[in-house]
Amino acid sequence: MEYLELLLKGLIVLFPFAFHWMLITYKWSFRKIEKELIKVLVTGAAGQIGYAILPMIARGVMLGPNQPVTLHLFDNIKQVDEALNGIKMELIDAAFPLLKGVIATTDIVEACKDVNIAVMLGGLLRKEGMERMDMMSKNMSIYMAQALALGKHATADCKVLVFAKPSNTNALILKEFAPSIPEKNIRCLTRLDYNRALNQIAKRLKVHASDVKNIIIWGNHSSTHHPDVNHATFTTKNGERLVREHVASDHWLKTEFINTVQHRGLAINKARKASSALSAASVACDHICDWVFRTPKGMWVSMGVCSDGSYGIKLGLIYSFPIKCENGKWSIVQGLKIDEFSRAKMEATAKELIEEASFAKSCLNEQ
Ligand SMILES: NC(=O)c1ccc[n+]([C@@H]2O[C@H](COP(=O)([O-])OP(=O)(O)OC[C@H]3O[C@@H](n4cnc5c(N)ncnc54)[C@H](O)[C@@H]3O)[C@@H](O)[C@H]2O)c1
Ligand SMILES: O=C(O)C[C@H](O)C(=O)O
Repeated sequence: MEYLELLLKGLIVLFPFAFHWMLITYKWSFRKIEKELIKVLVTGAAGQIGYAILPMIARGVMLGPNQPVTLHLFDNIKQVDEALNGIKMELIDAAFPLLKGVIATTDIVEACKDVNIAVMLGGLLRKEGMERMDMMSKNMSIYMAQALALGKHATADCKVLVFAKPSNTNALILKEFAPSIPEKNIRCLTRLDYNRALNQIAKRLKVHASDVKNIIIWGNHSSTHHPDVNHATFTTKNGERLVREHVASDHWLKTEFINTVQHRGLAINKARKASSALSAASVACDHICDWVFRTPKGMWVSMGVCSDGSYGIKLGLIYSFPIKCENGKWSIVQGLKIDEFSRAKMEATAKELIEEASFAKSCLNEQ
């Protein structure tokens, strides 16, 4: 009887503490599933890649199926104002569970406010008869202005992915004019070239692209980039095999393969009368997903990043390298053997980037 009384008294004293503890654990368990909102800016959002990528981001393809997002849509041309609003209405109508808000604006400051990720599609496409240098100089002033706004208004660790061509050099300008954003966070997209190369090899070996890995895209996202298969492997029933040995044609690898990958964008443009959008949007999600989470074990991908001098590439150039990622951090894969053929191609594409950079500098000095 005495024991029972003691137990009862004990329970009465302990109950408020136990109840409080239960409340705290309950709240914590909710915090764990409710991830912090990520704000994603898409510039040039009224364009064709914008239209393809926005629903992918809202559906969790880029940042995972549990990640709530707010989308910031930016485009700068007056007549697109209405189009932007139309896209906003569509995004709302689709009722994506992860989409917590949409801002559609032609004001770059509002667009950049507190964004965590910036996907830079906005820019002028080269029209028929337009000089490449003309297109480059116009895009350079666009990137300078947007870099200033991003540097001032985005979050300090904002991750930036530049699409718009010339993408490596636009990223370089962004790096120069947004010094508050860590240079490690400024990238350009060469994943499309990488995935195209995987597919050409897969077709030749009669396997699926997902069985092939570790191709390298070196350099510029232009027709000078170099798809290198010297370290690439593919999966067979009997384990991993070297692509180069099984293709068994150096001639094909040095001619048709490289040429097809380098000019795939042009071929799509001819066929569609518009540049690639569906594939570009999809691989941009692959790029950011790998960057934020990780590249699978034993595998690398290609990304245009700021050169740290690896493989003899000029320091500071935005150049495509083999990259591994883990938990938001990335590194250039080191120590890969480079043959004479690849070395010459790597230098040629670096030379083009150096020329673009000095052209950019001269354009900016004139302003
Ligand atoms: N790196 C790659 O792998 C890759 C692949 C495909 C396309 N691209 C490039 O991506 C870019 C976008 O392609 P797209 O097919 O969506 O082009 P698009 O012409 O359909 O869209 C571009 C959008 O940018 C907008 N824009 C123009 N000037 C702007 C500015 N100052 N600020 C903000 N927005 C501006 C336009 O109004 C338009 O809506 C192009 O430069 C294209 O060449 C790159
Ligand atoms: O926009 C383009 O000119 C083509 C694009 O860069 C591509 O590689 O598909």
